[in-house]
Amino acid sequence: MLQPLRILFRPKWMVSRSSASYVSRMRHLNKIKEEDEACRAALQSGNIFLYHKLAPLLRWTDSGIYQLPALQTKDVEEILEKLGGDKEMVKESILINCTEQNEAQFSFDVGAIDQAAVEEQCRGTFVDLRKAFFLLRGSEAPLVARGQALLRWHQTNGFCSSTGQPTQRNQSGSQRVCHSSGITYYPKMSPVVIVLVSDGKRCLLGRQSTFPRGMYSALAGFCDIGETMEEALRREIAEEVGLEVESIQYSGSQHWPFPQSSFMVACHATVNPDKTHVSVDKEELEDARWFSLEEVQEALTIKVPPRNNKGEPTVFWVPPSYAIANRLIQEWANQQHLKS
Ligand SMILES: NC(=O)c1ccc[n+]([C@@H]2O[C@H](COP(=O)([O-])OP(=O)(O)OC[C@H]3O[C@@H](n4cnc5c(N)ncnc54)[C@H](O)[C@@H]3O)[C@@H](O)[C@H]2O)c1
Ligand SMILES: [Mg+2]
Repeated sequence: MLQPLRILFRPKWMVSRSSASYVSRMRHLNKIKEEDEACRAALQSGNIFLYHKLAPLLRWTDSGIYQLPALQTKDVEEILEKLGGDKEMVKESILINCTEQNEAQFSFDVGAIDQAAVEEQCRGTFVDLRKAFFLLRGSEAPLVARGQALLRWHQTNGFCSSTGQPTQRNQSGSQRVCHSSGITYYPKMSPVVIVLVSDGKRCLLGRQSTFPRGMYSALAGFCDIGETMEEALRREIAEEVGLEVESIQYSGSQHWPFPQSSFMVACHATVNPDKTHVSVDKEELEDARWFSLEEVQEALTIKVPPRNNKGEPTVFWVPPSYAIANRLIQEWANQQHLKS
């Protein structure tokens, strides 16, 4: 019998902020998302994160870490004019979020403007998002991913799929409308389940042939239309490794920008310890196997895997801490410790 969902942890945001300030912030954010005039006003005093061909601008700081520089709107206008662009382009910025001080945060892609010239003006570097995820700390990584996901969605949804006519965005960028058909389009994420299967003593990890060498992760799969998350999870595990899941526990979720926006729902699951034979679907996975607590602990300590002279990792390692797979593996290892 599948167990009902159970929240295993209380995220910080559930406990650390006073509800009044959180409520007023969310209402403010909703207003600027929905009302064009309010959004234009918020842009005047807001923060802008720059991208070039969807690569975010990062800045190396005196304290020895990379940061996501937040530019003021007037600074971006000045840079655009200086580099031969039109300062009105800044109005194409997309609303991402707002700070605890209620300052709106936007993402803006500099498009055809010379990359090196913008980097020089901003004292920063445009970095591929996968690398930026590694370099940024705390809440900056999900923020930069969200900004990129929204920019990408606008860049690829310029036309109505029903009429072929151009779609028009609202000021915040929370939607696009085809005025010919009346259809409103909203940014999309594909739901994905990611699951760490355990037989009580070991956990099951798999790898696709496209993963970097030696890296194994929790198993994942896209939900089919009409499926519940539990159904998708049971189906994916049956399809990919031929096992039947007995219980499921919800752990957390994450927006995952690669290669397109997915909404990752992360769970722990168990199988009957007498029914652990793995039969890998080789179309989906290169390998999947059971790992002991000792092997997993060792892998969790590896931040950057050692590499051979071809630059390939030489050991078993797991996804980095920004991936929710890492959190599932860490949680499993902690639970095994508590049991022993
Ligand atoms: N954040 C993490 O920790 C983490 C870890 C592992 C995987 N992931 C992500 O999970 C996602 C799904 O994992 P998977 O590749 O094993 O899925 P999967 O097992 O469902 O296999 C992928 C295949 O599903 C099909 N598919 C069905 N719906 C799709 C859709 N909406 N978009 C793309 N393909 C679709 C395609 O044929 C594709 O080749 C991947 O995007 C991967 O990047 C994230
Ligand atoms: Mg899969």
